[in-house]
Amino acid sequence: MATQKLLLLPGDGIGVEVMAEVKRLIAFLNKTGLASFETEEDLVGGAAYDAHGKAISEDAMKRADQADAVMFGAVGGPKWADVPYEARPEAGLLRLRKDLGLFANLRPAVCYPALAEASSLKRELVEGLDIMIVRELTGGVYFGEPKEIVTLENGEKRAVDTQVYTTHEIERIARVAFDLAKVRRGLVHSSEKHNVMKSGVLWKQVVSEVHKAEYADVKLEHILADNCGMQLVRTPKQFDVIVCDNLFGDMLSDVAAMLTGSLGMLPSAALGAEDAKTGKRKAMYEPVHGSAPDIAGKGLANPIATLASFGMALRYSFGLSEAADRLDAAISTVLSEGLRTKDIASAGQNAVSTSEMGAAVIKAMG
Ligand SMILES: NC(=O)C1=CN([C@@H]2O[C@H](COP(=O)(O)OP(=O)(O)OC[C@H]3O[C@@H](n4cnc5c(N)ncnc54)[C@H](O)[C@@H]3O)[C@@H](O)[C@H]2O)C=CC1
Ligand SMILES: CC(C)CC(=O)C(=O)O
Ligand SMILES: [Mg+2]
Repeated sequence: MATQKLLLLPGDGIGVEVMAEVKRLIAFLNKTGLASFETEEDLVGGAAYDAHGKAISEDAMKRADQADAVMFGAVGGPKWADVPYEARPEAGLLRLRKDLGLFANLRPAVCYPALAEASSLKRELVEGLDIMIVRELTGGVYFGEPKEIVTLENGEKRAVDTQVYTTHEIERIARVAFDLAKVRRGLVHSSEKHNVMKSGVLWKQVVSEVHKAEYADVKLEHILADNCGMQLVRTPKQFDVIVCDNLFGDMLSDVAAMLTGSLGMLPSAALGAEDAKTGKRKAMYEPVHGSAPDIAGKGLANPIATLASFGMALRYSFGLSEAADRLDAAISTVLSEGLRTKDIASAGQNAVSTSEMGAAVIKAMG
């Protein structure tokens, strides 16, 4: 089995705690021969700022570029509230996404049968839920220029963020969504706000054109993003694939997380374009959640989002579907057996720690 190079970037807060469980999983996979990983580790976010004065070092960027895949934990926290904007922890994550060209963010929201009670919605609304949010990840308002705060002549301040999308950026993310729908239930909801945003007008038009020209076998629905948020908590099972811009995807995926029981359950894959010569694509895998300063350092974090993100790496970057299936089954098993971290425990139910959950998942892999 060829050895694969994996860069681990735990980051800050619970990022470090959940990544510790991925490290244990990697050790298990290497030991049992299910995989052969060579790992490197580096700093990102506040940890990198403390060490280097920037949210990611050039050396770490180079390692990320050279790795077969990157596993990312989470960044940020109140400790870095006053660092310069360009050096804030989140800038390290945005740079990784942008410089590695990771334009397609796949955020699956799946409700495990055992967790239907943990959702904030009624069991019948979420049982069997399986939604794929496809978020555009390298464009839109998080990256558009100008992005500034200027002082006006009257002394007042004016803040500007700019939402920019080109035809090419919309076309390629639309194709990712349609391709996924083809092997799922054949339905794409494209979510934007064409009623108030020019970028929404272009988004709707381009997605429609790609659909008409290339994907007549997939059903396309357009939905305004505010309504999409409402429909997600009204009748979530109406959705199969949702494709949207960077900002709406960020928000809608946090909403979708609660349908599955907790933000601590939602994994993601950030993928680049396929290299025409090698067929490979750059990729970074990360939980949808952040560094959760409110629970960091207490062993309370749910590691499943990060373990499942690693599962996506096994599938998408390494073609190790047997190991990925075993991991998915192990997560399902421990949840069916009633194991719960605090975020998914019901009132009065005993909760296990981050490392107890990680150990149980690995044990269930046999
Ligand atoms: N990918 C990343 O690195 C992200 C970083 N952030 C950063 O993280 C920091 C905190 O942001 P928040 O708005 O609090 O969002 P957050 O996602 O860190 O936490 C939101 C809520 O969900 C809970 N939560 C999150 N992950 C959990 C897990 N695995 N297990 C149990 N509970 C979990 C937290 O305790 C908190 O109550 C900020 O600095 C923010 O910029 C936020 C989102 C993503
Ligand atoms: C730095 C933020 C854009 C991270 C975030 O909230 C996310 O990607 O979900
Ligand atoms: Mg987010």
